[in-house]
Amino acid sequence: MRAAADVPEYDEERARTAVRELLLAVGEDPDREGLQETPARVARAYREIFAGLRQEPGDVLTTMFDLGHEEMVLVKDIEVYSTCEHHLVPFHGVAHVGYIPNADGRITGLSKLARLVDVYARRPQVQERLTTQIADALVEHLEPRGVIVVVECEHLCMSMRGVRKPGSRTVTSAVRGQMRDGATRAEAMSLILGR
Ligand SMILES: Nc1nc2c(ncn2[C@@H]2O[C@H](COP(=O)(O)OP(=O)(O)OP(=O)(O)O)[C@@H](O)[C@H]2O)c(=O)[nH]1
Ligand SMILES: [Zn+2]
Repeated sequence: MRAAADVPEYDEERARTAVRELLLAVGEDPDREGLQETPARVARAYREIFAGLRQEPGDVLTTMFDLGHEEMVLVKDIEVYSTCEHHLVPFHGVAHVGYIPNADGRITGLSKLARLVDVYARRPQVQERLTTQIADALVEHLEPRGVIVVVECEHLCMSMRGVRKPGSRTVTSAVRGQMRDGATRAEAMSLILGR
């Protein structure tokens, strides 16, 4: 995995050319009226969809407070839009991100947890890696006592093509530190499941 600093600048012209080629390959006429602007549009959209390649978790985990709060913090139902690296079609769903601050009570802004999800979702991804990267970034930057990340997504590569099983959801989790302890993990899971 390349570090953000080593990722070359986004090449919009190259993306435009590639999309035009793809349209030709599937048998479309990229010069017909409805498609003339499509390579440029897709190239702009891909800049946004893959913007996370040029971001590091440290870019978003900027705000830290010492509130002395040492109990669990959990943000549920963070919407996830990512792109399956096997088929380049979306997978989407929600992420639940929780942590137990360290003894200093060092916490971050709630929105930063959602921004962190986006840093890793806006890359060609697999759900397992997305899940562990979020957890490991929190461990590195917050040095918390524990972390839990649960991601639930529908993969369009399983719905709109291939095995064609719309509605199936894949659930992945990454649990670190004290969040692995039975009672703590059970508390986090009951908060995530809303019971
Ligand atoms: N583990 C994992 N697999 C994924 C993810 N996204 C897509 N896949 C799977 O990646 C696999 C790629 O399998 P291949 O056999 O190489 O590709 P394929 O012929 O298009 O496979 P089908 O989707 O079964 O038609 C498929 O089983 C997908 O369901 C993901 O996030 N995690
Ligand atoms: Zn796929």
